[in-house]
Amino acid sequence: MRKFPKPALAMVDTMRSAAQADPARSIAFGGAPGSNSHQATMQFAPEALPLPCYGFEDALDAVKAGQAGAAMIPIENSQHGRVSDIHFLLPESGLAIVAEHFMRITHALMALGEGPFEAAYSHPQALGQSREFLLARNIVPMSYADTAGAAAYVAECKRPELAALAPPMAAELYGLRIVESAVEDAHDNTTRFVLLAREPRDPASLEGAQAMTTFIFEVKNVPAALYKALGCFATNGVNMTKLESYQKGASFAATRFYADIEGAPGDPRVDSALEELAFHCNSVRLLGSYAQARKRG
Ligand SMILES: O=C(O)C(=O)C[C@]1(C(=O)O)C=C[C@@H](O)C=C1
Repeated sequence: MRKFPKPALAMVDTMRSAAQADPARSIAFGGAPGSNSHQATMQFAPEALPLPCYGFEDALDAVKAGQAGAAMIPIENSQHGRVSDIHFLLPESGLAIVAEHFMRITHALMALGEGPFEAAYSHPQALGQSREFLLARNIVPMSYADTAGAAAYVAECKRPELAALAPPMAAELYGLRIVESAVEDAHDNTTRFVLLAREPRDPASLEGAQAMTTFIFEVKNVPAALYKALGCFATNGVNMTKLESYQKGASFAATRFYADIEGAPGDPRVDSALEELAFHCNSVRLLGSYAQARKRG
């Protein structure tokens, strides 16, 4: 059931009412109160009204419907890689990336009991980021919609043999005990979030700032198409900081690429690289230009 567990409901209702009263100030996020996305929202915009949504797609829908001014969505993690759904949801959403935010992620093992634990519930990303920790303790990873929701669920179940992996704040919110802190396998574990809005940022407003541009492209299905597409950035001296491929449909003949570059349209090097890219592609779609939150390279 796509519904927050009972211990989260009162908080969710209060936050929803506040956001409803001032949607423009509200930022939607996926997860129950206390999730990493919630904390990233508060770090990025302390004055915003965070709007909890069950999943990432619900957060995007809230922006599309005008219930929130923007959505804070995790896009990739330093250790566990791509937050998979986002690559399909983002281009289809019609929303634009207007900012990025990096957050150091730490997970705590929390429960009502003291252990040993049969299973730990959490978001698949958090389970993947703590894989070695769980394996070493023979704890079965159980997938849940988000980390804080998993903590609320464990509190609701009242079964001492179950635990959750969630931000420490979730233990306080849902009345669980922290059994072990900082259980992520890498202690520089970091997630990159993007802020999505209905209207893109005008690249001209980024003049003087170190900007990033994100886009999706589909190369023509001919030999060396990707080589030629990437050559556009090489010859124009544009730095590409991310390139990921994913399949479009089940034909396995059409590959889409998701890319981040430094710079924004209006910069003559970026303009000519994108113009040349279009020549080698079936489609190129800009997802947004925004200020860099962390220096690349
Ligand atoms: O469940 C949460 O707490 C989330 O905000 C989701 C999410 C993710 O999907 O990447 C956010 C940051 C962490 O990497 C772990 C989980």
